[in-house]
Amino acid sequence: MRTTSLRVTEGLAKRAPAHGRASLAPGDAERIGQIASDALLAELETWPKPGLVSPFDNGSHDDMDYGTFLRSIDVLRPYYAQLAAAGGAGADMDELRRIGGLAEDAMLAVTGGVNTHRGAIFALGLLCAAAGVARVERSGLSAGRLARTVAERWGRGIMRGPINLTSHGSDALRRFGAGGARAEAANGFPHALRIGLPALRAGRALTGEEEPARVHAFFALLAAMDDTNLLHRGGMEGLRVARRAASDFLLAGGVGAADWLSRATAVHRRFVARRLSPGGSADLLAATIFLDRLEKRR
Ligand SMILES: CC(C)(COP(=O)(O)OP(=O)(O)OC[C@H]1O[C@@H](n2cnc3c(N)ncnc32)[C@H](O)[C@@H]1O)[C@@H](O)C(=O)NCCC(=O)NCCS
Ligand SMILES: Nc1ncnc2c1ncn2[C@@H]1O[C@H](COP(=O)(O)OP(=O)(O)OP(=O)(O)O)[C@@H](O)[C@H]1O
Repeated sequence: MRTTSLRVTEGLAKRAPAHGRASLAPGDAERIGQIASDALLAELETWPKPGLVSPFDNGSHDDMDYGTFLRSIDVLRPYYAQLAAAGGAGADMDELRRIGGLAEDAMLAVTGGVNTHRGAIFALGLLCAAAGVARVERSGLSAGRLARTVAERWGRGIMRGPINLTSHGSDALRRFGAGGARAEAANGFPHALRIGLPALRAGRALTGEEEPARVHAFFALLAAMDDTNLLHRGGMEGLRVARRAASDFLLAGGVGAADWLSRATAVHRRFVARRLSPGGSADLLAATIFLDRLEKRR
């Protein structure tokens, strides 16, 4: 793993001057990459997240487990750093897509071809690139600014494509009109900003603890999003059932209720019984955690 990290970072150092612009201070890109992969780890370890993989079980998945996700997180760290450096060097969407593609190849190589983090490479990768821009411009690392940077700099490039016409996401767009990961990023991550972050902070205020706060944020995102993974596995009915279960959990007080853990675990079992898996909500939980942690470092 260490060899891979070094190789990718060396590539980064060689490529940065090609953009002909000021670059990040030494270590900045690596720090941003570390925060991104830590956010993925925090998402993975959060329990319960209905239908998803965690240290306790594989949720609704039989082709991946906790170990598969750990390997994927480890291999992605230097690519996130590379995306931060590219953002700081003024990269356009084509360049970010190129690095994102290499990250996907590296993920597939360590997972035996299983898609663990495709959406997370995209969402967190763009936010890392925006953090790179913010460091070079010394404009601060507020969540709102980073999300706006993604929309303003790369929003058009994201929507213009190229688009994989055979992906589950494009199938969800054709069948249900759901914009999925692309629309969320191009619009400046409205769910992470307006739902995930406030819910994370509300969960903290309710419990004084980090893991329940992340569970609270996860359920809030699940209740509000059109998660194309849910649409793919369960159609419109699957999405409706999942969102309803999440809003019922929140209406009962979320993690502020004394029995929150058994309620959330019961929702997890119901999702597993129906093979539902809200992977998009997991990605936006990771994006929320990343934005929250970066903002604290301002
Ligand atoms: C845009 C991406 C996510 C592909 O999207 P598409 O919808 O076609 O594919 P797919 O069905 O695999 O969905 C991708 C993932 O998005 C996540 N997701 C689902 N719904 C949502 C949502 N509402 N909001 C955010 N993320 C979501 C899920 O994790 C899902 O697995 C991306 O993988 C891509 O285009 N990659 C190419 C490389 C690239 O552009 N990288 C960007 C540089 S960082
Ligand atoms: N902790 C997690 N557990 C499970 N999935 C997660 C987790 N975190 C993120 N995800 C996301 O969920 C997606 C995987 O879901 P899924 O297996 O439904 O997708 P798929 O492989 O494209 O389709 P399928 O397996 O239904 O044919 C990944 O893209 C990943 O981004």
